[in-house]
Amino acid sequence: MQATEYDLIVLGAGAVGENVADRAVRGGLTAVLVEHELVGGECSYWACMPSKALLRPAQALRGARQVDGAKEAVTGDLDVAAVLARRDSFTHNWNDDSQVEWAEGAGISVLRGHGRLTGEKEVTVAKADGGEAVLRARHAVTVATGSEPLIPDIDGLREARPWTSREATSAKAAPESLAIIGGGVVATEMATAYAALGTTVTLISRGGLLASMEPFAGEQVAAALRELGVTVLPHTETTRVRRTGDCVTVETGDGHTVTAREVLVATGRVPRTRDIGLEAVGLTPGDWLATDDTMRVEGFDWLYATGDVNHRALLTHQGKYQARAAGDVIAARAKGAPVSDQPWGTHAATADHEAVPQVTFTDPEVASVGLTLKAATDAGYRVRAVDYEIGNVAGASVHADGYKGTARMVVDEDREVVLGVTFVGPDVSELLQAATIAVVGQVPLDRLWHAVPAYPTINEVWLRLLETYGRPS
Ligand SMILES: Cc1cc2nc3c(=O)[nH]c(=O)nc-3n(C[C@H](O)[C@H](O)[C@H](O)COP(=O)(O)OP(=O)(O)OC[C@H]3O[C@@H](n4cnc5c(N)ncnc54)[C@H](O)[C@@H]3O)c2cc1C
Ligand SMILES: NC(=O)c1ccc[n+]([C@@H]2O[C@H](COP(=O)([O-])OP(=O)(O)OC[C@H]3O[C@@H](n4cnc5c(N)ncnc54)[C@H](O)[C@@H]3O)[C@@H](O)[C@H]2O)c1
Repeated sequence: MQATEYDLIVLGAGAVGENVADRAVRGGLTAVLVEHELVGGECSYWACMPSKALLRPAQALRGARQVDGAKEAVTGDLDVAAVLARRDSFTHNWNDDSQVEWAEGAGISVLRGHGRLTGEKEVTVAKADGGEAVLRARHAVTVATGSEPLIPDIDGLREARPWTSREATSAKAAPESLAIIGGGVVATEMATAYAALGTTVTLISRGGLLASMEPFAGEQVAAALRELGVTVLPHTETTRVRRTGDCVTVETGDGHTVTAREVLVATGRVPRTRDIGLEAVGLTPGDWLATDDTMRVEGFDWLYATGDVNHRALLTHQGKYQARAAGDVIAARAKGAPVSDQPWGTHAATADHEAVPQVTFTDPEVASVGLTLKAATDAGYRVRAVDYEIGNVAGASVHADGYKGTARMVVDEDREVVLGVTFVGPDVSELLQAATIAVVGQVPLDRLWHAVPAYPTINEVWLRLLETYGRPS
C-alpha cells in the first residue's frame, strides 16, 4: 500500500498530542494527528474540564455562604440539573467538531482511526470508515496515547461493572449513593463533587488521603469531606465487590460492608500502550515509555513520547509543557538547527523533575509545587519547613468569615531558596503561580522579601512565611 508522508506523525490527539503537532507545524513541519476517539482527549471530555465543571458551582455557593451579608441572599441549594447541563456545555456534549476545526485551521491534518506502529517511522491506521492507511514520518513519530484507569485485582470488582473516572465525570444523574475506592486526587475530588450533588458518599482508602502531598493536606481534606457528610474510611483495604440487583456491596478488610448504587474505582492509571504496536519497534506493549528530557524515547532517534504515556507527571499542563519542548525540538532537529537540551533549556522539560504545580479541587483546595518536606529530605537537601495559618492573614479574613487553611514553605537551607510550597484552604489555587515562579526561578529568600504582596490579599501569607523563616542577614 502506498504510504502517505508527513514530517511528524502524532499518535493520539489529546491536549498533549495537539500541542506537539501545533508546535511542529509552527516550526515549519507537516504533521498528522491520528485519533480513534475524540480529538481533545481525556482532559476535555472525561477528566479536567467536566470534573472541574461539576465542582465549581458548589464552591461558588460555599463562597457566598461564608460571607455575612451575602449568605442571607442564599435561599436555595444547588440545582443539580443545571450543574450537569453546565458540565455538558464544557464537554460540547462529547462532540469534537470545534477541536477538529481548530486543528485543521492550525494546518494540522487529522486522521480518524486506531493507529499502530508497524515499523521504523511507520504507523498503520485502521480507519474509522473500515479502510486502512499507512503513514510514514520523514522525521519523527510521537506517541501521545495517554493513560486509562487502573482496575486493581480485587475479588469481583471487574464483574461489578464499576464506574471509572469516565462514568463519574459524564454521569447523566447523581446516584443516590456512591462508594469510592481510592484516596488520591480523583477519589477526593469526586467525593467532594458528588456529596455536594446530594449523593451519599463513602470513600474507602487503603492509606491516608492524598498520600504524596504534605500530610496536613490529606488530613484537612478528610475533615472537610466528613463535614460534607462523606463517610471516610482511611487505612481500609477493599477485599470483595459484588453487584446484586441495582446495588453494589463493597466488603472491607476490617469486616465492614458498604452498600451503594454505584462503586467508583479511582486507584491510579495505566499507560494506553497495549495495542499501539510497540512490539514492532522492540518495545513491550503495556509499558510506560521512558524518555529523556526532550521527550525522545530511550534508545531511539525518531520516537518521542509525551503526556501521561511517559509517566513523568500525569497532568495536562505538564504534558502540554512537554509537548512544547518536543514539538520545538523535533522541528529543530529536522532542520539541523541548534538544540537547547541542557537543564532549563528551550527543548528540555526540566520542570518535570523540579517544579510540578498541581491543584486538587477539593474544598478546601490543595495547591502545591515542587518538593514536600519528606521528598526534599529524602533527596538529601538540608531543609527547614515553615508553616503558617492562612486564616491569620487579613486578606483571608476578608475573603471568607472564619477562613481556615495552612501554608508550608520548604527551604533549602544551604542556598536559601524555596524547594516547595503547599497551600491548603478555600480558593488557594490562584496563589500557586507565584510559588511556581519562586521555585523555578530559584529566587533567593532575601530577594523574595522585596516581592511585596498587596494588602489585604491572601497572598500576604508569603510575607508571613518569610517572617516565620527569619530574614536572611
Ligand atoms: C478525573 C480526572 C480529572 C483530571 N483533572 C485534571 C486537572 O484538573 N488538571 C490536570 O492538569 N490534569 C487532570 N487530570 C489528568 C489529565 O486528564 C491527563 O494528564 C491528560 O488528559 C493527559 O493528556 P494526554 O494527551 O497525555 O492523554 P489523553 O488525554 O488520554 O489523550 C490521548 C488520546 O490518544 C487517543 N489514542 C490512544 N490510543 C490511540 C491509538 N492507538 N490510535 C489513535 N488514537 C489513540 C485517545 O483516544 C486520546 O484521545 C485528570 C485526570 C482525571 C482522570
Ligand atoms: N486536579 C488534578 O490535577 C487532577 C485531578 C484528577 C486526577 N489527576 C491526575 O490523574 C491521575 C490519576 O488520579 P488517581 O486519583 O486515579 O490516582 P492517584 O495516584 O492520585 O491515587 C491513587 C489512589 O489509589 C490507591 N490505590 C492504588 N492501588 C490500589 C489498590 N490496589 N487498592 C486500593 N487502593 C489503591 C492509592 O493508595 C491512592 O490513594 C493522578 O496522577 C493525577 O495527577 C489530576
